Amino acid sequence: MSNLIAPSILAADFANLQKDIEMVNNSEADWFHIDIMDGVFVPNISFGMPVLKAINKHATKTIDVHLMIVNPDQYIQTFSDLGADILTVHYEACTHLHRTIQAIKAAGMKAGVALNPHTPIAVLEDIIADLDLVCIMSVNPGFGGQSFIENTYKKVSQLRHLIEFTESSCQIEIDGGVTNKNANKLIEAGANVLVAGSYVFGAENPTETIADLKNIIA
Ligand SMILES: O=C(CO)[C@@H](O)[C@H](O)COP(=O)(O)O
Ligand SMILES: [Fe+2]
Repeated sequence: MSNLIAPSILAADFANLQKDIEMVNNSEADWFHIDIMDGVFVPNISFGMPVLKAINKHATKTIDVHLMIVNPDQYIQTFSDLGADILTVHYEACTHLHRTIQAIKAAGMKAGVALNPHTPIAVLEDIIADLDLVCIMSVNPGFGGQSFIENTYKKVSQLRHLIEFTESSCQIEIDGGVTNKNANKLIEAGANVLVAGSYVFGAENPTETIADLKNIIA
């Protein structure tokens, strides 16, 4: 499984979104990471369907949508229609997670589950075989630019063991506070997709920063 970088568009310049999308298109980045926040599941509102539609018009790489919303089931078909390739829902937001995962796949997308920092890996035991991706939150969801939570490394290796034990082909994504300081250690612990928002878009040269991260995780 190759190691991937997914720049988080939450940290892009929304007044120059097309420019930032083209930057990612022309960089060594692998995916677009799109954070959808509803102001209920998390204490912040990011953006919604019209913005995703606009992103999809220009993006030439995989669109990885991270839903931080309650009742995600009601929007599954809409996100598929808007061009999401991977749809990740929060474990903490889904009462019938197995049903939600099957619905995402039935709508033609890859299915992911995100875990808040306080949610143990063990809750995934009976769903891991159905998942294409697990997103381990390394910050509390809701905002970009927060500090990385060190306990994440332990969770990554626990998840890597669970995946090996169940012979699943699930990808492990890390989301929040990723920089050149923790990227290598995360890959060594067993992660293979790193989301990076403010570290990429806050850099003087985002294209070079993406290339550096790719180099570190190669
Ligand atoms: O889902 C989230 C935050 O809730 C993330 O995807 C952030 O957008 C990552 O931003 P940085 O921590 O890399 O600035
Ligand atoms: Fe995210």
